[in-house]
Amino acid sequence: MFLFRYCSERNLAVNPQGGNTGLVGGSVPVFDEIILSMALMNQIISFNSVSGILICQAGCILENLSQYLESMDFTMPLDLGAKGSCHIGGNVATNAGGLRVLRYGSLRGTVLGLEVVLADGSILNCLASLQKDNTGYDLKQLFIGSEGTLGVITTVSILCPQKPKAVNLAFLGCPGFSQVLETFTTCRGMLGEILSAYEFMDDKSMKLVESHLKLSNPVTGSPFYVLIETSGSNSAHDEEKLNHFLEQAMTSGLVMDGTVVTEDKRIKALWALRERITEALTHDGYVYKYDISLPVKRLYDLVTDTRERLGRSAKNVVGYGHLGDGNLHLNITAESYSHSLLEAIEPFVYEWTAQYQVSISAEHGLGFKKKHYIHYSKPREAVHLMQKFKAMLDPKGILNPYKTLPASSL
Ligand SMILES: O=C(O)CC[C@@H](O)C(=O)O
Ligand SMILES: [Zn+2]
Repeated sequence: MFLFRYCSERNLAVNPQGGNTGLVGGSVPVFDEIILSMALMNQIISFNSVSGILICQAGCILENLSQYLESMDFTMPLDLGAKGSCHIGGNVATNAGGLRVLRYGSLRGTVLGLEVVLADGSILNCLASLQKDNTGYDLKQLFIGSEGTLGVITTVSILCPQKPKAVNLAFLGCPGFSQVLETFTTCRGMLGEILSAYEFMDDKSMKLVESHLKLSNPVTGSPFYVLIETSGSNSAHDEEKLNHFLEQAMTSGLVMDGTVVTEDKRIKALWALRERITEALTHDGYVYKYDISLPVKRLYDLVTDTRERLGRSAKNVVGYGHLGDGNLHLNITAESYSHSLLEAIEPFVYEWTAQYQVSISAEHGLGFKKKHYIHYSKPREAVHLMQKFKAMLDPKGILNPYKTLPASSL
């Protein structure tokens, strides 16, 4: 690509930018980087309705891709709150997780191929449309989740599932976190192959959505809420299974109250209660954000311990997330940024998590904000090898500098 040859020759740094919806500062320049907007690379190149393989440019907006596929009875294997503005290229560059990982797995499995522009301007064509390919190293994996630090993704080939014919969404209130966990094991057992999402929210996060966004919670009065989605091919069969599960969950006291919806419009409205928590938080003040992978049994302990530690110095300490994937979103709000509050939170949160073998960035990446904490999740040798890859692929350090990795001591 001409631009990269030009920048490489002149030592100009480049900050690739998709929808700019990231939460760790990976898509924003730090000093004097040139912003490379991918927005005009927004063409769908092909879709094969037999294989379900979509090939498109990096700047396609996720929601546009979903709508395009839905008109052909297919769907994207990923969905997230920022779908209206995030780009597929950014999703792949950050290995974005979202709401469908439980059903379709991560992008590391569904992305079949990539075209990438390297720092010297050469084009690496790994744009396979094959589900099986064991010829040599799987180079595309290096770029998935590398946050634009090793190359710029320009085209994506992705395996898309058929659109489920029957979707149900249950919004339930649980009396405690242990019931949230037991409800999860029960529904995994009873719903089996039709379970497609299991999300949890605490009461405080729901209160923020109600007060700041004026959305109404149909099931008030519980300390925890769960969203359970089923996606299958036979509505009568799926409803029967869901009803059996709900009966069991209610009679055994796992669930206090709940509602089930099947119409598209009502499903979207219920999902909004979960998807728009991030937006509600931004209306609550300055937000300290943490995105942790933890053993599910300990998931909420981090929220309780942080709340107790911070006491009245924080405005709200809330926990919610992709429980089905063991992923907690811990968010702390304050009226405004306070350095002493930050010092009370960090490294406490990272040290707390280091007791378990966890990830300090489950799905948001490290970007600019979290790069110095990589050592809490990766051994020194691994970080060192990452720095070597970076030096090899981007010897001048012009690709999204100051992101993802701490400066190399090589
Ligand atoms: O704002 C957050 O902490 C989480 C954002 C996103 O990953 C979500 O699951 O809603
Ligand atoms: Zn998330």
